[in-house]
Amino acid sequence: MIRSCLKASRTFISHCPVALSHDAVSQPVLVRRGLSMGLWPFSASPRDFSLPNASWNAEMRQVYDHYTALCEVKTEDSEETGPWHKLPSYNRSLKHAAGGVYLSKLIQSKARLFTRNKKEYGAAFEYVIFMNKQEKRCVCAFQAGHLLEGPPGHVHGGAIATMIDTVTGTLAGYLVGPVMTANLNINYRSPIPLGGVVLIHSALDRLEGKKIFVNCRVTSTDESKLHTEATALFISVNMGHLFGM
Ligand SMILES: CCCCCCCCCCCCCC(=O)SCCNC(=O)CCNC(=O)[C@H](O)C(C)(C)COP(=O)(O)OP(=O)(O)OC[C@H]1O[C@@H](n2cnc3c(N)ncnc32)[C@H](O)[C@@H]1OP(=O)(O)O
Repeated sequence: MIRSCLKASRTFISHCPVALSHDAVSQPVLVRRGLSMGLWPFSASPRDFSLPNASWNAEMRQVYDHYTALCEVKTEDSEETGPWHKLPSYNRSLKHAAGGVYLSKLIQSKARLFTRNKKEYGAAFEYVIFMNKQEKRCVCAFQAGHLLEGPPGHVHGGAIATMIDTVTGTLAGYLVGPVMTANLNINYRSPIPLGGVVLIHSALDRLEGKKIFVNCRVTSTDESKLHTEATALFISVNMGHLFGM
């Protein structure tokens, strides 16, 4: 079933008159027929969960502004490329990948990305990832919401592990394509206060065939305090493996 759906989706993409981009996926018919979206009363744009919202505190905004200023800027006239690139973040990435809108209906249609499954702003995982492809590293600003409590007033170790897996996995996936976590080693050095903002730094250590070794450090935003250290191993997989085939 899934195999034939993947095939159908590939066929669909190859016959599609426009490349399926985020916009094209979310607004396919109207965009292809050249109609103005201004007349359409419904917004079909996917929500980018990594954009600033009212729950972000000043420190989170400050980090966001700092890295945004270092990002590539493209205008109609010129293209200035900064070393950093802000990644968008959706609650079902499959839906917004080329042809994935159909797959996302067939495969666990109610599934949502673990870290993006709360609609309430600020309750759980608020984060944004900035990628530096040249240096094969990324930085994530993470503000931990009140639903992530472990020890009283502090962030649950499992929530920290989730964010480390997410950030290191995003880096590995960005650099080499689809991956799965094979191993995660974490040392918790000092607790993270709930509501606080930390930076999650991740960098590629080395590539060995299908194996991607990545390191990670969770620090205060001024980097003076180390909260957590980790190493992770990811394995390159084909799309079939991701879908359990
Ligand atoms: C595209 C969607 C984008 C989404 C964006 C949202 C961002 C969110 C990001 C969230 C990210 C969240 C991500 C998640 O949460 S992923 C979910 C959690 N992870 C899993 O469920 C993975 C389950 N395991 C497997 O599927 C397989 O075992 C994998 C794929 C990992 C390996 O497969 P397989 O077993 O068939 O491997 P191989 O035989 O080809 O071996 C290859 C090499 O690897 C070495 N090896 C293997 N395992 C280990 C190990 N444990 N320690 C040390 N080494 C290991 C092995 O010795 C060999 O080495 P060598 O002999 O070549 O030297």
